[in-house]
Amino acid sequence: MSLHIEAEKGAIAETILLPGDPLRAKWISEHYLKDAVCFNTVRNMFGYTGTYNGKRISVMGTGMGIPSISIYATELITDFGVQNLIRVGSAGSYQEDVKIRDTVIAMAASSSGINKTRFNGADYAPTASFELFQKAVTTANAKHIAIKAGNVFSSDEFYADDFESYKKWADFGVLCVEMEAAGLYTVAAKHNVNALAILTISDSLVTGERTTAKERETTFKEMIEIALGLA
Ligand SMILES: O=P(O)(O)O[C@H]1O[C@H](CO)[C@@H](O)[C@H]1O
Ligand SMILES: O=c1cc[nH]c(=O)[nH]1
Repeated sequence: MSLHIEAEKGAIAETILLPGDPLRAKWISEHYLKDAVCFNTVRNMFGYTGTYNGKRISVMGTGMGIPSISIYATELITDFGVQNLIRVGSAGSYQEDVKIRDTVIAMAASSSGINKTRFNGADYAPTASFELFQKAVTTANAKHIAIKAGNVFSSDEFYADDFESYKKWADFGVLCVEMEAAGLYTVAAKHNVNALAILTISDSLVTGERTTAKERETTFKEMIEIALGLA
């Protein structure tokens, strides 16, 4: 048991899927896991452990933003021995050729806030686990799922004061925006474990298209199937 996770020792698998939305965690558990058992309800941040294709795997919500995912990732690693942390999240596209429902794997994650403080104003470059990245690409290819991979922006705000500010990131090749990957990659690096963020495009800042809240909670099948293949 840790401060924010009530699970018993051993109740969480070495590999965990981490959606921001705890209801997406519940949905993934109900639709993909066999013999799933709920290990956390603290703050309604639902977490489950079951099996997928005979392999033990967990799934749990992280909440929104770097501070929230950093709390859960730290406790999962230090109190429960989790080794592979795989974010499965939604993201907003910054590029014309990154379209709604596309799957994006974050090779690196830029950020605006917490790492500047952590590294005394210098720029740390949070990067994906090469091992998980390579495995995810292999899994996607085997399942004939098209992916895009590159730099993403882990923003500290969902509603930017200046909407046009995204264009600067877009000009430098950043594929999309979400709010957690940079925090997850940094915490994983500190504790020498593996992390990867697989994202589905739910909105486009370029075209203004968006998916519904229900779709964000319950779909994104391709991203989830790649992530489950990493167990
Ligand atoms: O769909 P999730 O995983 O929550 O991810 C994205 O959605 C939230 C904003 O709506 C932020 O957490 C962002 O990173
Ligand atoms: O536009 C978006 C969509 C999902 N998540 C974000 O952080 N931004």
